[in-house]
Amino acid sequence: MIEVTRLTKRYGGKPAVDGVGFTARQGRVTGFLGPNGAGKSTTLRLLLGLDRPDDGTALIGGRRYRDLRHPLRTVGALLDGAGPVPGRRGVDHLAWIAQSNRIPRRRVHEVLDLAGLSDVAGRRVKGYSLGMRQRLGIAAALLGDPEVLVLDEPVNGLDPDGIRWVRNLLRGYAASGRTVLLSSHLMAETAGTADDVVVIAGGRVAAHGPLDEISAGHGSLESAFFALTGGRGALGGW
Ligand SMILES: Nc1ncnc2c1ncn2[C@@H]1O[C@H](COP(=O)(O)OP(=O)(O)OP(=O)(O)O)[C@@H](O)[C@H]1O
Repeated sequence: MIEVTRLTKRYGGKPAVDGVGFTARQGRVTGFLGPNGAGKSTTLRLLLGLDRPDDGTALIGGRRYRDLRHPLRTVGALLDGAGPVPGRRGVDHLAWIAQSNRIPRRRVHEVLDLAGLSDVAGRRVKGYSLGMRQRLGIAAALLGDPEVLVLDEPVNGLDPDGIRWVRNLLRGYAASGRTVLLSSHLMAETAGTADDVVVIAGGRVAAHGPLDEISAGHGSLESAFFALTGGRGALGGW
Protein backbone atom coordinates (compact mmCIF):
# COMPACT_ATOMS: atom_id res chain seq x y z
CA MET A 1 0.00 0.00 0.00
CA ILE A 2 1.08 3.57 -0.70
CA GLU A 3 0.03 6.33 1.68
CA VAL A 4 0.75 9.92 0.80
CA THR A 5 -0.14 12.47 3.46
CA ARG A 6 -0.01 16.28 3.25
CA LEU A 7 2.98 16.01 0.92
CA THR A 8 4.52 19.38 0.11
CA LYS A 9 7.56 20.31 -1.94
CA ARG A 10 8.66 23.79 -2.92
CA TYR A 11 11.21 24.75 -5.52
CA GLY A 12 12.55 28.29 -5.16
CA GLY A 13 9.71 29.07 -2.76
CA LYS A 14 7.02 27.92 -5.23
CA PRO A 15 5.09 24.78 -4.30
CA ALA A 16 5.29 21.99 -6.90
CA VAL A 17 3.09 19.81 -4.70
CA ASP A 18 1.03 21.39 -1.97
CA GLY A 19 -0.52 19.16 0.70
CA VAL A 20 -1.09 16.16 -1.55
CA GLY A 21 -2.77 13.17 0.08
CA PHE A 22 -4.03 9.89 -1.34
CA THR A 23 -3.85 6.13 -0.85
CA ALA A 24 -3.04 3.47 -3.45
CA ARG A 25 -4.47 0.24 -2.13
CA GLN A 26 -3.37 -3.38 -2.43
CA GLY A 27 -5.09 -5.41 -5.10
CA ARG A 28 -5.86 -2.31 -7.14
CA VAL A 29 -4.38 -0.29 -9.97
CA THR A 30 -4.43 3.40 -9.08
CA GLY A 31 -4.19 5.84 -11.98
CA PHE A 32 -2.37 9.10 -11.22
CA LEU A 33 -3.52 11.80 -13.61
CA GLY A 34 -2.86 15.48 -14.09
CA PRO A 35 -1.98 18.07 -16.70
CA ASN A 36 1.64 18.97 -17.53
CA GLY A 37 3.31 20.54 -14.53
CA ALA A 38 0.61 19.35 -12.11
CA GLY A 39 3.11 17.71 -9.76
CA LYS A 40 2.93 14.02 -10.70
CA SER A 41 6.65 13.44 -11.23
CA THR A 42 7.51 15.44 -8.12
CA THR A 43 5.13 13.28 -6.07
CA LEU A 44 6.64 10.09 -7.49
CA ARG A 45 10.19 11.33 -6.88
CA LEU A 46 9.33 12.11 -3.25
CA LEU A 47 7.68 8.69 -2.88
CA LEU A 48 10.80 6.99 -4.24
CA GLY A 49 13.21 8.91 -2.03
CA LEU A 50 14.79 10.82 -4.92
CA ASP A 51 13.92 14.11 -3.30
CA ARG A 52 12.98 15.19 0.24
CA PRO A 53 9.60 16.69 1.07
CA ASP A 54 9.34 20.04 2.83
CA ASP A 55 6.34 18.66 4.68
CA GLY A 56 4.20 15.54 4.86
CA THR A 57 5.03 11.90 4.23
CA ALA A 58 5.00 9.36 1.40
CA LEU A 59 5.03 5.79 2.69
CA ILE A 60 5.34 2.43 0.97
CA GLY A 61 4.09 -0.42 3.12
CA GLY A 62 4.20 1.95 6.10
CA ARG A 63 7.82 3.02 5.56
CA ARG A 64 9.65 5.81 3.83
CA TYR A 65 11.58 4.61 0.80
CA ARG A 66 14.93 5.29 2.44
CA ASP A 67 13.94 3.14 5.45
CA LEU A 68 13.16 0.09 3.29
CA ARG A 69 15.55 -2.79 3.91
CA HIS A 70 15.34 -4.19 0.39
CA PRO A 71 13.99 -1.35 -1.74
CA LEU A 72 13.83 -3.17 -5.08
CA ARG A 73 12.13 -6.15 -3.49
CA THR A 74 9.50 -3.84 -2.01
CA VAL A 75 8.91 -1.35 -4.82
CA GLY A 76 9.72 -1.48 -8.51
CA ALA A 77 9.70 1.81 -10.38
CA LEU A 78 9.83 3.15 -13.89
CA LEU A 79 10.56 6.86 -13.96
CA ASP A 80 11.05 9.20 -16.84
CA GLY A 81 14.66 9.98 -17.64
CA ALA A 82 16.27 7.17 -15.62
CA GLY A 83 17.62 5.29 -18.62
CA PRO A 84 20.24 2.54 -18.95
CA VAL A 85 23.79 3.17 -20.15
CA PRO A 86 23.44 3.12 -23.99
CA GLY A 87 26.58 1.05 -24.61
CA ARG A 88 25.49 -1.69 -22.22
CA ARG A 89 23.69 -4.82 -23.35
CA GLY A 90 20.12 -5.19 -22.11
CA VAL A 91 20.92 -8.33 -20.16
CA ASP A 92 23.91 -6.67 -18.48
CA HIS A 93 21.83 -3.65 -17.47
CA LEU A 94 19.43 -5.94 -15.62
CA ALA A 95 22.21 -8.16 -14.26
CA TRP A 96 23.94 -5.13 -12.76
CA ILE A 97 20.74 -4.00 -11.00
CA ALA A 98 20.04 -7.56 -9.83
CA GLN A 99 23.54 -8.01 -8.46
CA SER A 100 23.49 -4.71 -6.57
CA ASN A 101 20.21 -5.75 -4.94
CA ARG A 102 21.10 -9.40 -4.25
CA ILE A 103 18.49 -10.63 -6.69
CA PRO A 104 19.30 -14.05 -8.20
CA ARG A 105 20.61 -14.05 -11.78
CA ARG A 106 17.84 -16.38 -12.99
CA ARG A 107 15.33 -13.60 -12.26
CA VAL A 108 17.03 -11.50 -14.99
CA HIS A 109 16.05 -14.12 -17.57
CA GLU A 110 12.55 -14.41 -16.15
CA VAL A 111 11.88 -10.68 -16.52
CA LEU A 112 13.48 -10.55 -19.98
CA ASP A 113 11.07 -13.29 -20.98
CA LEU A 114 8.12 -11.52 -19.31
CA ALA A 115 8.98 -8.32 -21.17
CA GLY A 116 9.37 -10.11 -24.52
CA LEU A 117 13.04 -9.10 -24.73
CA SER A 118 14.79 -12.48 -24.62
CA ASP A 119 15.72 -12.32 -28.32
CA VAL A 120 17.33 -8.88 -28.05
CA ALA A 121 18.84 -9.22 -24.57
CA GLY A 122 22.37 -9.52 -26.00
CA ARG A 123 22.08 -6.32 -28.04
CA ARG A 124 23.38 -2.96 -26.84
CA VAL A 125 20.67 -0.67 -25.51
CA LYS A 126 21.62 2.12 -27.94
CA GLY A 127 20.22 -0.09 -30.72
CA TYR A 128 16.88 -0.53 -28.95
CA SER A 129 13.71 1.12 -30.22
CA LEU A 130 11.77 3.41 -27.84
CA GLY A 131 9.36 0.59 -27.13
CA MET A 132 12.17 -1.88 -26.41
CA ARG A 133 13.74 0.60 -23.97
CA GLN A 134 10.39 1.01 -22.29
CA ARG A 135 10.04 -2.77 -21.97
CA LEU A 136 13.56 -2.92 -20.49
CA GLY A 137 12.60 -0.26 -17.93
CA ILE A 138 9.52 -2.24 -16.95
CA ALA A 139 11.60 -5.44 -16.78
CA ALA A 140 13.93 -3.64 -14.35
CA ALA A 141 10.96 -2.57 -12.22
CA LEU A 142 9.83 -6.22 -12.04
CA LEU A 143 13.26 -7.61 -11.10
CA GLY A 144 12.70 -7.71 -7.35
CA ASP A 145 9.19 -9.19 -7.76
CA PRO A 146 8.05 -6.24 -5.63
CA GLU A 147 4.85 -5.74 -3.65
CA VAL A 148 4.41 -2.30 -5.16
CA LEU A 149 4.87 -1.03 -8.72
CA VAL A 150 5.21 2.69 -9.47
CA LEU A 151 5.21 3.44 -13.19
CA ASP A 152 5.47 6.86 -14.82
CA GLU A 153 3.91 6.76 -18.31
CA PRO A 154 4.66 3.05 -18.87
CA VAL A 155 3.02 2.79 -22.30
CA ASN A 156 5.02 5.68 -23.72
CA GLY A 157 6.46 4.55 -27.06
CA LEU A 158 4.79 1.14 -26.99
CA ASP A 159 2.88 -0.27 -29.97
CA PRO A 160 -0.64 -1.69 -29.52
CA ASP A 161 0.76 -5.10 -28.65
CA GLY A 162 3.04 -3.51 -26.02
CA ILE A 163 0.17 -1.45 -24.60
CA ARG A 164 -1.95 -4.55 -24.22
CA TRP A 165 0.99 -6.33 -22.59
CA VAL A 166 1.37 -3.54 -19.99
CA ARG A 167 -2.39 -3.46 -19.34
CA ASN A 168 -2.54 -7.21 -18.74
CA LEU A 169 0.63 -7.14 -16.67
CA LEU A 170 -0.70 -4.42 -14.36
CA ARG A 171 -4.14 -6.01 -14.07
CA GLY A 172 -2.47 -9.33 -13.22
CA TYR A 173 -0.21 -7.65 -10.70
CA ALA A 174 -3.12 -6.07 -8.90
CA ALA A 175 -5.16 -9.29 -9.12
CA SER A 176 -2.39 -11.04 -7.17
CA GLY A 177 -3.01 -8.62 -4.29
CA ARG A 178 -0.23 -6.18 -5.03
CA THR A 179 -0.28 -2.41 -5.42
CA VAL A 180 0.13 -0.52 -8.70
CA LEU A 181 0.45 3.26 -9.05
CA LEU A 182 0.37 4.34 -12.67
CA SER A 183 0.92 7.88 -13.88
CA SER A 184 -0.44 8.66 -17.33
CA HIS A 185 -1.70 11.30 -19.74
CA LEU A 186 -3.79 8.75 -21.62
CA MET A 187 -7.37 8.84 -20.37
CA ALA A 188 -8.80 5.93 -22.36
CA GLU A 189 -5.86 3.72 -21.46
CA THR A 190 -6.13 4.64 -17.78
CA ALA A 191 -9.87 4.03 -17.84
CA GLY A 192 -9.17 0.54 -19.23
CA THR A 193 -6.56 -0.29 -16.61
CA ALA A 194 -7.21 1.54 -13.34
CA ASP A 195 -9.60 0.68 -10.50
CA ASP A 196 -9.03 3.95 -8.66
CA VAL A 197 -8.00 7.37 -9.86
CA VAL A 198 -6.17 10.30 -8.29
CA VAL A 199 -6.44 13.55 -10.25
CA ILE A 200 -3.90 16.23 -9.40
CA ALA A 201 -3.89 19.79 -10.68
CA GLY A 202 -1.84 22.78 -9.64
CA GLY A 203 -0.01 20.68 -7.07
CA ARG A 204 -3.21 19.66 -5.26
CA VAL A 205 -5.50 16.66 -5.37
CA ALA A 206 -8.61 17.56 -7.35
CA ALA A 207 -10.30 14.16 -6.94
CA HIS A 208 -9.55 10.72 -5.56
CA GLY A 209 -11.70 7.61 -5.64
CA PRO A 210 -12.92 4.62 -7.63
CA LEU A 211 -12.81 5.13 -11.41
CA ASP A 212 -16.57 4.76 -11.82
CA GLU A 213 -17.27 7.33 -9.08
CA ILE A 214 -14.85 9.84 -10.62
CA SER A 215 -16.32 9.34 -14.09
CA ALA A 216 -19.95 9.28 -12.91
CA GLY A 217 -22.01 12.06 -14.40
CA HIS A 218 -19.32 12.95 -16.95
CA GLY A 219 -19.75 10.15 -19.48
CA SER A 220 -16.04 9.35 -19.58
CA LEU A 221 -12.87 9.71 -17.54
CA GLU A 222 -11.62 12.23 -20.09
CA SER A 223 -14.63 14.51 -19.57
CA ALA A 224 -14.29 14.15 -15.80
CA PHE A 225 -10.59 15.03 -16.08
CA PHE A 226 -11.29 18.27 -17.95
CA ALA A 227 -14.10 19.19 -15.58
CA LEU A 228 -11.87 18.56 -12.57
CA THR A 229 -8.71 20.24 -13.82
CA GLY A 230 -10.38 23.07 -15.72
CA GLY A 231 -7.23 23.60 -17.78
CA ARG A 232 -5.06 24.01 -14.68
CA GLY A 233 -1.41 23.06 -14.94
CA ALA A 234 1.39 24.23 -12.70
CA LEU A 235 0.46 26.34 -9.68
CA GLY A 236 -0.60 29.76 -10.81
CA GLY A 237 -0.91 28.56 -14.40
CA TRP A 238 -4.63 28.91 -14.92
N1 LIG B 1 13.76 20.27 -9.82
C1 LIG B 1 12.88 21.25 -10.01
N2 LIG B 1 13.24 22.55 -9.87
C2 LIG B 1 12.35 23.54 -10.03
N3 LIG B 1 11.06 23.35 -10.35
C3 LIG B 1 10.65 22.09 -10.50
C4 LIG B 1 11.52 20.98 -10.35
N4 LIG B 1 10.80 19.83 -10.54
C5 LIG B 1 9.55 20.22 -10.84
N5 LIG B 1 9.45 21.57 -10.81
C6 LIG B 1 8.23 22.35 -11.03
O1 LIG B 1 7.20 21.76 -10.26
C7 LIG B 1 5.97 21.74 -10.97
C8 LIG B 1 5.47 20.31 -11.08
O2 LIG B 1 6.30 19.58 -11.97
P1 LIG B 1 6.18 18.01 -12.21
O3 LIG B 1 7.32 17.62 -13.10
O4 LIG B 1 6.06 17.31 -10.91
O5 LIG B 1 4.79 17.92 -13.00
P2 LIG B 1 4.16 16.70 -13.81
O6 LIG B 1 2.75 16.60 -13.37
O7 LIG B 1 5.00 15.48 -13.67
O8 LIG B 1 4.21 17.24 -15.29
P3 LIG B 1 4.35 16.45 -16.71
O9 LIG B 1 3.02 15.85 -16.98
O10 LIG B 1 4.67 17.55 -17.66
O11 LIG B 1 5.45 15.45 -16.59
C9 LIG B 1 6.23 22.41 -12.30
O12 LIG B 1 5.88 23.78 -12.18
C10 LIG B 1 7.72 22.25 -12.47
O13 LIG B 1 8.25 23.30 -13.25
